[in-house]
Amino acid sequence: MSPVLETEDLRRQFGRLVAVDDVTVDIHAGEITSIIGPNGAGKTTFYNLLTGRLDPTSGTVRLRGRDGDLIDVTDRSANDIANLGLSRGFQINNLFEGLTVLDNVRIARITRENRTTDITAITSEDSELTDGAWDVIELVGLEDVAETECANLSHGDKRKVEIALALGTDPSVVLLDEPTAGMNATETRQMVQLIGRLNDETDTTFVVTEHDMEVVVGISDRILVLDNGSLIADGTPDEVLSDEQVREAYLGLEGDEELEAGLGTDGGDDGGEMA
Ligand SMILES: Nc1ncnc2c1ncn2[C@@H]1O[C@H](COP(=O)(O)OP(=O)(O)OP(=O)(O)O)[C@@H](O)[C@H]1O
Repeated sequence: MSPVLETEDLRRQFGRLVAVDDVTVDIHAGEITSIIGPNGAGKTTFYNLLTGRLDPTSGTVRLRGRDGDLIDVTDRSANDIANLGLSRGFQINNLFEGLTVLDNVRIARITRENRTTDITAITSEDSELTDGAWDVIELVGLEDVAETECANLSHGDKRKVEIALALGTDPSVVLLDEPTAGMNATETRQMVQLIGRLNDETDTTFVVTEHDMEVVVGISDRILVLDNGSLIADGTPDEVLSDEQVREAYLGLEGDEELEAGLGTDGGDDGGEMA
């Protein structure tokens, strides 16, 4: 399986605290990879290193560019890395609440075309821009609320818009931060199905952090486990969840105890959370 994103001995210290400790990993093209670990394990710091929001203390990040070559992006800016095809799910608080879903996605398309100074295009009759935005809206299943102002959307639909904005930039890799956080059981199930469908129907590779273990198991081709900044496990859900170190460190299980005891049963805020 070819890597679309890889790190080599990636390290980030804050003073003497090692938040990410020489992590070497490759993310396979077309897969859904979850990164899990308890609070403070280094997940956010790792994401910030991948997206160029933080500089590493040492080590390397490489991203497969649109021309197929692996590019060293370690010292590139966050904008450069986004333009090369790595998109981080926009956070809900980054939505333009007073604009419709369609206009928000049109803005994402504008940034994709590197027309960030051409924000006036949002009020124009640019049919190519609008058609591209509609394609994304249909892909994510937001047609019914396309003309709704984001402020009036349900929490679940706002999280879908975040994904639509990320996809709007035509990325090769999308990083999602806890895509089911704050969702009820029905919304959680729909989000898991949506990410799986998007992964099937597009070439997009997804990297997801998630605390809900039922979601992680349901969604992932592969799971990476961070603990104190170190990568302690890397494998399929079955492999990772039967790993003694993972079971003891996070699931609080020993020996033959049932795996299900460490998993949530309703996708909600229960014992299935890692942290
Ligand atoms: N800017 C910073 N300055 C100092 N220490 C930091 C900074 N950012 C993170 N840390 C520390 O680095 C470690 C890893 O934090 P990080 O936020 O990456 O973990 P996390 O796995 O994302 O945790 P959570 O699940 O709670 O979001 C923690 O000990 C944290 O306190």
